[in-house]
Amino acid sequence: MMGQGPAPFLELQGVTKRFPNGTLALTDISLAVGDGEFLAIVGASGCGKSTILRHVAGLVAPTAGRITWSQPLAAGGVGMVFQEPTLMPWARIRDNVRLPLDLAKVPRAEADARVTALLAQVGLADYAQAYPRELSGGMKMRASIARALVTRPRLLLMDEPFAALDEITRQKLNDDLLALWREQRFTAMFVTHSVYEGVYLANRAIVMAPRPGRIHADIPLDLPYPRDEALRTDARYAAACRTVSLALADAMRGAA
Ligand SMILES: Nc1ncnc2c1ncn2[C@@H]1O[C@H](COP(=O)(O)OP(=O)(O)OP(=O)(O)O)[C@@H](O)[C@H]1O
Repeated sequence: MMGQGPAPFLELQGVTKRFPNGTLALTDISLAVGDGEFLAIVGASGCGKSTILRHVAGLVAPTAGRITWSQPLAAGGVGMVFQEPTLMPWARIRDNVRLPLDLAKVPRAEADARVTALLAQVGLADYAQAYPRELSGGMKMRASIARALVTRPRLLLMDEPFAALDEITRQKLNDDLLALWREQRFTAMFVTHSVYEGVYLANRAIVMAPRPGRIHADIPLDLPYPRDEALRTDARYAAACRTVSLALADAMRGAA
């Protein structure tokens, strides 16, 4: 898959996960992720998308198989964003975003400078002093993305981050996320139920099949970047969405 090029940034080799209750969540997942790729992981509920991310984050260990990295990651090398923004309600936005730097004992002045710059990038410069309850859902998600990126991770793991947002806010966040990715060049693994969102963002779609969770298709998405609203009405975008949708339907048929 990766040819004779450089070693993949991250590789899952035959990863299988059986939880203690007997559930076989993943079976024989082999996936090489290149440095700077933007992967969309799509699949029906329960096919193991979150479990893949949790393995990559080191939150769970595989029952069999292994995960290898081209080089060891520094502290803060992996950022995570979930569907719930999980901000600390009692802390101001700037303190929420600075938390990973405080944990990494980054000097305060440097940490504050990084937080200020990142809040500006995600459009929250005017809300640094606000509390999470004063922010809309989309703004809370922006804060959550800023917190995940403040350590300058090489890898950003996102699990249905925009699912709870309205369509317009979601599209705006898609665009802003792409801008951050193009600027910071992190590798991204983005779990979504939406084929349209996955194709809009990613340069590669992993389609999963359920029971047990496995990779059904690995589809390159060759649409050019930068991507913007014009892409949504582009025939190539429609064609790519159709390819991924058909693979998804096929994955479900196999499972039925
Ligand atoms: N800690 C756990 N213990 C037991 N079973 C688990 C655990 N975590 C996940 N599972 C099971 O593993 C399977 C895969 O779950 P996972 O959450 O990875 O799927 P998913 O594709 O992310 O689903 P969704 O789209 O609904 O979030 C499911 O059957 C789930 O019930």
